[in-house]
Amino acid sequence: MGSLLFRRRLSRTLVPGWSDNADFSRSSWQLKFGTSYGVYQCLRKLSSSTGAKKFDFTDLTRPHTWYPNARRKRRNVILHVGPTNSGKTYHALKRLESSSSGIYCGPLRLLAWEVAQRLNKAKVPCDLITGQEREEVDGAKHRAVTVEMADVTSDYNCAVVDEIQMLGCRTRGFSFTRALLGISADELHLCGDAAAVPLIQELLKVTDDNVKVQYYERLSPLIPLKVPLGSFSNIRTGDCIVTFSRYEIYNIKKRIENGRNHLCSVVYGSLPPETRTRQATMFNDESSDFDVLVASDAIGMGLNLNISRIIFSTLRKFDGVEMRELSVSEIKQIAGRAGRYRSKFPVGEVTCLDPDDIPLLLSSLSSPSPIIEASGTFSNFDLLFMYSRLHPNYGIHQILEHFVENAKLSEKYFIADCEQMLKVAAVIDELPLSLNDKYLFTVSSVDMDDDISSQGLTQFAQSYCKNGIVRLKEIFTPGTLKVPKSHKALKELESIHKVLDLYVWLSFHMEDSFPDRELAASQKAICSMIIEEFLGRDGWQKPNLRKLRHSPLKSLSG
Ligand SMILES: Nc1ncnc2c1ncn2[C@@H]1O[C@H](COP(=O)(O)OP(=O)(O)OP(=O)(O)O)[C@@H](O)[C@H]1O
Repeated sequence: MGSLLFRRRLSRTLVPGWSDNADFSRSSWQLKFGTSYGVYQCLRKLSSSTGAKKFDFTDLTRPHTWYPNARRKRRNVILHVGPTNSGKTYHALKRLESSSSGIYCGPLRLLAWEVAQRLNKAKVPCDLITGQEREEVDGAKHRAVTVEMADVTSDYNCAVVDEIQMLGCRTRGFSFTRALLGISADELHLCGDAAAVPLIQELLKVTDDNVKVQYYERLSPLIPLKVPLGSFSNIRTGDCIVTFSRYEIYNIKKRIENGRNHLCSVVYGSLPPETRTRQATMFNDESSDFDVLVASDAIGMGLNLNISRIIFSTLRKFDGVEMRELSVSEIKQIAGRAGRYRSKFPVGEVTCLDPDDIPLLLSSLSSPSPIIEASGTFSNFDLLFMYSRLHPNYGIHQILEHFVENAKLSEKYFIADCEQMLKVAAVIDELPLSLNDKYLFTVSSVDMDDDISSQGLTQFAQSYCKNGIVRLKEIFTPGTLKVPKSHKALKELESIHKVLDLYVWLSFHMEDSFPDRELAASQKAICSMIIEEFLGRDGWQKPNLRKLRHSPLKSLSG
């Protein structure tokens, strides 16, 4: 019973942006909408008067005031800044480990897993909480979470926010800002790039915290090479080739493996996280035949890799909007993965495939990262809900759109890019759902640019609307899943994994309506297993189809 209650509490308080200052004991009305006491009082006054029209719910100029718990403390904020591989996180985690209670917030599930594992191994019980996992450990006073799950309602002795420079990220920056302003901790350790220091100092001027900056130097050398790789025949053990399209990753893997001297592990964003870790482990393992890595910028964070040399196959990437050159910080972050301190290759090297790219590589590595000018922000559910009361005929798409257009911000903030949310909202608005249900679907982990994922979300929402309960098996109709035979089919399997991941996410936030979490989790594991089956063999294009045809995953497709 205790753990059930705990889970229920997590479900509400940890929905990103949901009732950051909520006190759920006040009334059933609040429980329903998850709105804070102050906001509730305010709304009561406004609902009976003409005051609503005067109150500007789009005023986001004072986001630090949204977190009364954190504002009750004078926090000691320590900024650990420096290049990659300089021991910033190491020192912050040492403090976390020795604290009486604490929270680690990282940008990736892989990082949260790693920290939870590390603390538990050091006999510091630590829960793991991400959008898709809740692993509660008896007696834990520590938590390792993904930054979107940062808890701003509890008090901690120590908190760590990793990769804090991501507060400038146009899509996820607002979650880092929320952690920065909202976590109530005596000590708040922020690890990241020095480019974020002036902005953080500026943002924290109004919070009355003590801010200290600790600078770090790289622990092992990184040597930029003036000579390009030239040809794939010059590849050697420990090399990592970086490219930015999935197609190119497999193309390069094939070209290297055709030379018959090396086998390649691969790492890219749409691979399931556990597959990424296993590919990395295989590459790191000296006894494995997979001695070369072909990867996207997904290696930039979260994986411990024994890389000797980084080779950029290109310095341009498509960022979802346009084809552009990599930024100085992106080049430094990726290049910095070579030569990890105390690893098999303590001295790192970096070069390019194309001689024309060498000047940009060298100049980027010797430049400081440009200063980050502004931090992301976004409305929480409370404000959106009240805004919706002023516009009762609006769907969530219109509310979000109007909100973003009309939001008032102070100079050091920008409003988050909510393009993905708007895409979900456009689909969800077709259905007769309450605003809070719509909000949940809208902030879910779906990738709307992936056809299968967006189709999955639509089916989940339709089924929820019709039956109030979503059974996993009813969603996967025959033909949704096919035995992978090609590059395209492998991609489809990755998308199916994303849909299952979405189901698990929804099951944590709308527990009673998504009861098949365990089934979804086990199907996810099978999906990754089949993907690894492809990647683990010599020549990914020739899978052992006989073995795959008997995969239990077929049961999903009816
Ligand atoms: N004092 C130390 N003693 C032992 N190992 C250390 C020490 N400092 C750092 N390391 C190890 O060196 C590696 C790099 O450290 P860490 O991850 O803290 O660097 P970072 O600056 O946070 O890098 P990044 O920005 O790339 O995440 C890690 O494997 C870490 O465990």
